[in-house]
This record gives sequence, C-alpha cells and structure tokens, in this order.
Amino acid sequence: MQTQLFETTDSSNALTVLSKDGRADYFPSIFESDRCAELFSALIDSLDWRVDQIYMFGKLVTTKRKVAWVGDAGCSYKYSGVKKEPQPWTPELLHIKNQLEKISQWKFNSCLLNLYHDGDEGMGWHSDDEPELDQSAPIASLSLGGERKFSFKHKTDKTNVSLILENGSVLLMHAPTQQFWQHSLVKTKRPVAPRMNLTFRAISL
Ligand SMILES: O=C(O)CCC(=O)C(=O)O
Ligand SMILES: [Fe+2]
Repeated sequence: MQTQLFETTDSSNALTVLSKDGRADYFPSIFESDRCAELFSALIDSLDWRVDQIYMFGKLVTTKRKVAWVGDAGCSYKYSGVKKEPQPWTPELLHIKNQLEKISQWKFNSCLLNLYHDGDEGMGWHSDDEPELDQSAPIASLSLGGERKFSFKHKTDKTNVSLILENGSVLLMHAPTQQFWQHSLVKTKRPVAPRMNLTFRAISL
C-alpha cells in the first residue's frame, strides 16, 4: 500500500508523518540553500569519508556510498557487524548539532554521515535500533543536496509512507518509531544531484 500522509502540527511548519507506533516530524527548510551548499562543501573537505561495508544476503559487500562516523570520544558504533570509531567534531558539525538540538529538545553525541553520489546509491530497508543507541531518543536527519524519496514500512502491517527529503530539510524520528518501522532511501533512475545525509544520534555511554 502506497500512501502519503501529512498533517500540519504547529507554527514551526513541521509536518507529521506516521499515524501510529511512533512519529516523525518533517521540517522542510531548516537551512537555506546557500548555507546548504557551504555546509556540503565544508563537510566534504573536513571529514574522512570511507566506503561502507555491509552484510547483504550473508556476504560482506562494499558500498559506493561513502560514510563518515563522528562523535564524542568513546562513541563507537557497531552495525552490520562492523565496529566504527568516531572522528572528532568539526565546527560546522557542532553548529548543525546545536540547531538540531534546539529543534528536538534533545542532546546528541554522535552523527552518521552518508554521501550518495547519484540515484544509483541508496540505503535498503532497516531500522536504526542498534543496542548502543538510547532507545528513548529521537534521531534527527538533515538532508543536503539532491532531493530523494525516503520511505517508511511498518514491520507488521507493511503500511508504506513516503516523502521527499528536500535540501536543507530535517526529519525527526521519535521513539518508538525504530521499533515498529523500517525505512529506506530509495534508488532512482532519474538524474539527481549528489546528496549528503546527517543523522544525529544519542549513544548510551
Ligand atoms: O539518507 C537518508 O536519508 C537515510 C539514512 C539512514 O537511514 C541512516 O543513516 O540510517
Ligand atoms: Fe536509518
């Protein structure tokens, strides 16, 4: 079932996505486009980007998508069987973190950055429910660059909710969304500009 569900919540222009078993708030334009371009290029230059390794059908495969894991000292993170140690925060990332903490009223101590060069790169169905994440915390996701379709799928009734993540937008996924829903960044044949996504997370230390 394909649905598109939006409901305006408050004066912040947030749209609420998902009608049960969690909640996600979409903020269309947290950073304006000139600022997004500046941030995109500063983050490309200042971080150490690596290809990712994930298990797919029991095989370790290397992605074309690049990732960077950033966080406070001690915020190591294990997913798809691979443990990552964090890079230190940069001034731009601390600035973004600060903005997202105001919006979400939560403190984050780590950030996963993904770089999708074109529409051939995406991210398959998963939940961000690793044991080291604070299960009560939201995940705040900032998008920079080309617009891409993002979908949620309910784990039991398979309801599908999709939205377009625009340049400079923030998607705030509140607990217990990860427990009940999977999400994916959908690949596309359309030509799309490179896109960077930053997910700010709270790791329990
Ligand atoms: O690129 C996106 O919007 C999603 C990224 C994501 O789901 C993740 O990093 O866990
Ligand atoms: Fe995710």
